[in-house]
Amino acid sequence: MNLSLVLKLSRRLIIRDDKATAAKYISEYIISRIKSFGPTPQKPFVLGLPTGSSPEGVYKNLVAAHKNGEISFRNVVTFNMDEYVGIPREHPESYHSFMYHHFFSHVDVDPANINILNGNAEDLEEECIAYEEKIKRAGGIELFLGGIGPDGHIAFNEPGSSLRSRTRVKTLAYETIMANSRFFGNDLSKVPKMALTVGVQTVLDAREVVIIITGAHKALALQRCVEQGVNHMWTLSALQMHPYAMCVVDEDATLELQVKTVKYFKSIEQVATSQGFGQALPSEELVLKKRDSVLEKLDSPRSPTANSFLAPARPELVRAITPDLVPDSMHERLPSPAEKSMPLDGLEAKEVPLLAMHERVDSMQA
Ligand SMILES: O=P(O)(O)OC[C@H]1O[C@](O)(CO)[C@@H](O)[C@@H]1O
Repeated sequence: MNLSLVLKLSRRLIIRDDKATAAKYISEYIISRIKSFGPTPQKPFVLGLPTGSSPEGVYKNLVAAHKNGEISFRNVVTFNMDEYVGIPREHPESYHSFMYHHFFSHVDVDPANINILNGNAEDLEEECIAYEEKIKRAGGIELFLGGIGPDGHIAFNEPGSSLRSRTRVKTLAYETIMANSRFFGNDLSKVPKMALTVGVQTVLDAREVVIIITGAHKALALQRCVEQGVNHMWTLSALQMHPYAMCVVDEDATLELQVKTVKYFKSIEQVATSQGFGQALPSEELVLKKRDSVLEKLDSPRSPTANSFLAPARPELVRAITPDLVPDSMHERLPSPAEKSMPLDGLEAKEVPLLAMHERVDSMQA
């Protein structure tokens, strides 16, 4: 049995002491994923990326690892989650500026491989359609790293967004505008009210999704998304439907979770580690290869299961065809008064004498 696959499916919440250790976990994870993928110019690693204060530590660590010669981004293609509409690309708070400042300017990523939505495109809808198409042509996103807002939104998919949504223009919720005002001198009037964002379905389409959630102000969102059902008012909750989704959080973000939830996720991580299993995702090629070999075995004439889906194992057990029902009227099915008085060959219902409990026991023993 491929245990790493089984563990990956269940181990979805990684809890670390603080923001720094959560960021360390994620950056090490991304590095190991890129390395084991072994990207080439023909088959690059496609990485989805977020902005915001939560992933800053991750970028810092990735840059440091690159500078130490530990990792190259030469054959990595990136797609950012979102971008504001209406502020110049050079604005210090645009997501373009953020990404170059924190990451792209410090690593060897090929500028031609960087994709960020253009919030100043003449035709914003066309820009969004083209973005989805570019993702598809790049072979789909292998790993989407994301952050969330305090209202549980993923990318800029605000509460009420369709869980099937794709890249589009989005009006930002008041809560998000408030949260982001800290980057605009706390002046609400300066915060963009619209953005371009990948959709929830765009994120769900990625082969793997990793979300960083830190701070007590995100605790309610985490609780809603982990302990409650899938709900468009907390769009992160859609990840419950993703086979390879993982949230890496700090202790503060777990404040609203039940103690047993926290213990459960901590214990399965401990057990997995003690058994020598990490988070390693099996490569897609390996999974396809295994599936092919299973199909080959099933189709082999020597296989005891060959054609078992087509032919019944025991032909004598083939179910008889249900005879046609003869339509009649309901009252005809009821027994006639004459039939009712017919003897039931000893099966007539007998009057059960009413006895107290002890009497019944006594009569059974007698
Ligand atoms: O990490 P922070 O600063 O809380 O910001 C997270 C924000 O960034 C985003 O990822 C937007 O890109 C949103 O999901 C969220 O609003």
